[in-house]
Order: sequence, then structure tokens, then C-alpha cells
Amino acid sequence: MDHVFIEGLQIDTVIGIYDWERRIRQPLVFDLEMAFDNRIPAATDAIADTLDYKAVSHRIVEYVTASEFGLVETLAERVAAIVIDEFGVSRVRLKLSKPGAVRGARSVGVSIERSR
Ligand SMILES: Nc1nc2c(c(=O)[nH]1)N=C([C@H](O)[C@@H](O)CO)CN2
Repeated sequence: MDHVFIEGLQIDTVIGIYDWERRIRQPLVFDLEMAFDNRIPAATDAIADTLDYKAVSHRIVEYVTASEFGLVETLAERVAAIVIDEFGVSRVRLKLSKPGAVRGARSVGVSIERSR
């Protein structure tokens, strides 16, 4: 199976369970791997036939920037649903990293895989 991927998409947002976290914006980093048959756009050389990683990235930035969830689990689930429902993706692997959230760790977060 082919994939289209987005790696290291950094977005600042309100995220966290503590009071101090509700008053600031923190960086999150998204990595996505989306199942897609790339043979058709490869044959036509047409952007309309692709899963357009720029369009997906812009939608995720729009959604995450406006979101205010407590848990990274909730946000990861919602973003995976957007990719599946709005872009017709059959399966998505999504890693959501919250760098700097735990002293001594480069990053923490969740990774999920969802399919329609
Ligand atoms: N599994 C999770 N654990 C924790 C989360 C989370 O969203 N999912 N969040 C926090 C705090 O918000 C933390 O990031 C603040 O440093 C703690 N554990």
C-alpha cells in the first residue's frame, strides 16, 4: 500500500490539563502517514488526483490552532477523524508529540492508527 505523509508539522495551541496550561499556547508536532493509491496521480501528473499534503496540512493547522482540548488523546482522535472524513483516507497513522512537556524527555505524546 502506498502512503502520503506529513512529518514534523508544528502547531501552537492551548493543550493540557493544568490551570497554567489553559493560559498559554504550547507547540505540538504532528506526523501523519495516510494510505493512498499513488498510481493514479503518477499516471496523470495531476494535483487533483492526489491526496494533497498541502491541503491536509492547512486543514490540520486551522483545526488545531482553534482547539482547546485537555488531553493529547482527544486532539489526536479528532484530527484522525478529519483526515478520514474530509479527505477520504481509508487508514491513517498519526503521532502527536508534545515536546518539552516532561522535564528530561525530548518529547511525549500518543500515536494512533484509525481506519474508516
Ligand atoms: N496520556 C497523557 N498523559 C498526560 C497528558 C495527556 O494529554 N495525555 N497531559 C498531561 C499534562 O497536560 C502535561 O502535558 C503537562 O506537562 C500529563 N499527562
